[in-house]
Amino acid sequence: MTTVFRWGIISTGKIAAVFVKDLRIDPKTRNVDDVVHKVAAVGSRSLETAQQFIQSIAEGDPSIKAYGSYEEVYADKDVDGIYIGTPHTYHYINALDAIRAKKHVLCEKPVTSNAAELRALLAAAKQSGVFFMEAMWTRFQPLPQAVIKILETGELGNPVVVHADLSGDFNIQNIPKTHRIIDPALGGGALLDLGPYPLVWAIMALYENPRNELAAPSISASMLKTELTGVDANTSFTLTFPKISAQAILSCSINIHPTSPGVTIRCEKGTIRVAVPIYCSKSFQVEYFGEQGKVVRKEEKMFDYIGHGMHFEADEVVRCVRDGKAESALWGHDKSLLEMSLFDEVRKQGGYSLPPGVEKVV
Ligand SMILES: NC(=O)C1=CN([C@@H]2O[C@H](COP(=O)(O)OP(=O)(O)OC[C@H]3O[C@@H](n4cnc5c(N)ncnc54)[C@H](OP(=O)(O)O)[C@@H]3O)[C@@H](O)[C@H]2O)C=CC1
Ligand SMILES: O=C1OC[C@@H](O)[C@H](O)[C@H]1O
Repeated sequence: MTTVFRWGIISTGKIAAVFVKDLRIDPKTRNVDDVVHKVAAVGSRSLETAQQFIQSIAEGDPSIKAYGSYEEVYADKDVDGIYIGTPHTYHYINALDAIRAKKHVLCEKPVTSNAAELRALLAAAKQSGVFFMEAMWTRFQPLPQAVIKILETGELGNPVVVHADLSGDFNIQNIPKTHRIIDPALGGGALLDLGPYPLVWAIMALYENPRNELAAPSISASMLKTELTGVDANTSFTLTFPKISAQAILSCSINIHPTSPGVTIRCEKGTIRVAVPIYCSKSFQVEYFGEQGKVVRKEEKMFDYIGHGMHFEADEVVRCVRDGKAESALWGHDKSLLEMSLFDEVRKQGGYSLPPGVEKVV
């Protein structure tokens, strides 16, 4: 049976456009027959912007309602679930409003500004009886699933060290100080914007390892802040998982181009290298060791699919809602909570406080 899910889109920025384009791909062309996504409404702070967005991103589809406020989308009875693509520091209030209107929610990463905001949202979602998920799209793509499968076979032995980095040159010297990537009021900086991706690889390779029994790692972090606005331009953090004797060495930067491989998973009997961009990589290599760590076999795996890759997380939302689940088994509330708790600790160790009033729950 096919489930039709009616999405309300909150905001009209860059990533909302990518998400809407992926939703509009005919599911049959990607061999999906149990889920149909319908973009039912788009809400912006300006009606004209919402209308322009529908015109340019959705070919002016007359069935999509344009609203000049987010509240009207939450109130629309023809909307089943809300996608939130606003800047980080608005996620909490936007998600709370959607949840209180009893809508299911898929909220962009990082899911909130801190762990306290997320705890409040999870309590509200439970009270409203709605599904809630952070839009950690990487977790649902075919390549990471294949990497996890290889790790699970045990052929490479235990993972010992994970290196992961996500960097991007945002030309920070020449962009307005109000750009979300460097504005502290919008949660600017490398950690909150890019940090979720090296972290998701550490979570997949180490935290999810059955021997780890979902034990939270300890953390040691360092942040280098830009004089421009005081946000972190470069952040590194090491996670230690004592139960499995493994570490993840993670980093992110907003003032340098990425380098490949973006992720290296070093195991006792081999190494996995994941090509950039690590949030939607299309290829990885596996090296198998013989005696003395000598490489005896190499494999390269390539992936391709229609669209940008955000439809995988959207499918997950619909299937979970259809099956009456409050959270996803792949990227559940525990993982978002771990992420936000670790980021709180990184910011504490790195001396990065958001401006007063930005964090709505502390
Ligand atoms: N999953 C992924 O691959 C990606 C995720 N992201 C995440 O998505 C979120 C948005 O990023 P991105 O799309 O690049 O951001 P943009 O700046 O392009 O868009 C943000 C949108 O949010 C709305 N908005 C509401 N309040 C504000 C405000 N005070 N200042 C600016 N915009 C506001 C605006 O829409 P309107 O005017 O219509 O109300 C705006 O267009 C971030 O949290 C980011 O981490 C970003 C890029 C990639
Ligand atoms: O999620 C993201 O992935 C790609 C980056 O360029 C972007 O800034 C970030 O928000």
